[in-house]
Amino acid sequence: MPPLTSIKTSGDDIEIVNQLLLPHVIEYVQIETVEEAHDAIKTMKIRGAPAIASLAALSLSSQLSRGLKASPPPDYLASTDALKEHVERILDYFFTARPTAVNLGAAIRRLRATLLKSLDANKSTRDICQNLINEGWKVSDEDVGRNKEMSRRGGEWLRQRVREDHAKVEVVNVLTVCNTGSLATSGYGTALGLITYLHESGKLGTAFFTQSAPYHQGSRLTAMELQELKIPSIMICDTMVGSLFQSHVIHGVVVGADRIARNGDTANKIGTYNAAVLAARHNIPFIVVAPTTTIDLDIPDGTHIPIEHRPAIEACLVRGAIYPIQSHEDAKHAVVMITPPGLEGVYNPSFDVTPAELITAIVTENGVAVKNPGMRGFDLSEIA
Ligand SMILES: CSC[C@H]1O[C@H](OP(=O)(O)O)[C@H](O)[C@@H]1O
Repeated sequence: MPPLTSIKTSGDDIEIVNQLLLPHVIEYVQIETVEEAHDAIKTMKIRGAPAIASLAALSLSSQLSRGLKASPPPDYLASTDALKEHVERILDYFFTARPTAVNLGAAIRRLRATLLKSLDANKSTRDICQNLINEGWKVSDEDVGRNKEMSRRGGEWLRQRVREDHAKVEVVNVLTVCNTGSLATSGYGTALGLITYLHESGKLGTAFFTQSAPYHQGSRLTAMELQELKIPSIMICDTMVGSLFQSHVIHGVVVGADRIARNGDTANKIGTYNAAVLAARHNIPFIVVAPTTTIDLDIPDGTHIPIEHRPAIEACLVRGAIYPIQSHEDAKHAVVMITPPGLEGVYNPSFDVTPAELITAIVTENGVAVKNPGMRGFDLSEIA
């Protein structure tokens, strides 16, 4: 079976696989409106920094494309002022879906720039819509090629680094956190793309991955993708990273990112910082793999990255993140005593920030950045 895709399109129709149900149920749901797209992002039916940016962009393109074919035409086509107000309201609305991943914000800024540029050029409302439709499609279409390029660059860098550190090693063992494959992007993936590249090159030993509780991106999504790709893999619980490093030869830790600050501090799935501290303790290279749209040059360091805190209940359920809990019967699936509908006393940040000093290399489609000797931070200007 080919790798699952996060988003499927046919003309103006958009479907996403409901990732809350994977791997037990593969169910594609129609995304008919921007409201449904926003809900899918916020409730994590779709997740992954690049994938949520693609869905937001495609959803706007789909709505505007349908509007151009509608009869009578929608009110927002009556004037450029009406169209500007309509599009900017949608872009502002998408911005509220999830705060940490900057790719969504980058896509929104890109579409807003397309709108303003078209307005400045005195384009007709129909031409402005067509420009936005085209740009929205490009946001999604660019992702796969970009992922393959960064995966190749990162894979070759890691192979060279391993040759330097371990003279006779032919294949490398890596650990990854969360899910960064086709389900988190428009295809191929970022950190999981690098792992796929190594496997396709015959240079991968074993890919270890963490369960990534509480949403379980690892045990539910990465496990599924690695099995579909026939990549040798071993799952570990989040608490086992230190034991793994003590008992196995791991040549690199390879993770994705949701936002990278100007100095290289990186926000990624909760548990990434733990793995970085342990990798430093064991002298294991720690590599971040992400598209340039993940780099936020507007913030100097990781203290400025907003960290999303998810609903407490999501950290309390044995099964995926399906809720709300509406009865005591439902509550039997919870790992703690729940008094529906609410819950106090749970700390559930969805991301953490790994300081640049713990990161060995940052890989984008433009290249690989390493820190200058003696520097705690990165100069990302060459790869941003
Ligand atoms: C391609 S990187 C995706 C990035 O997004 C994930 O977070 P979430 O599943 O909550 O959207 C995780 O941080 C991954 O590294």
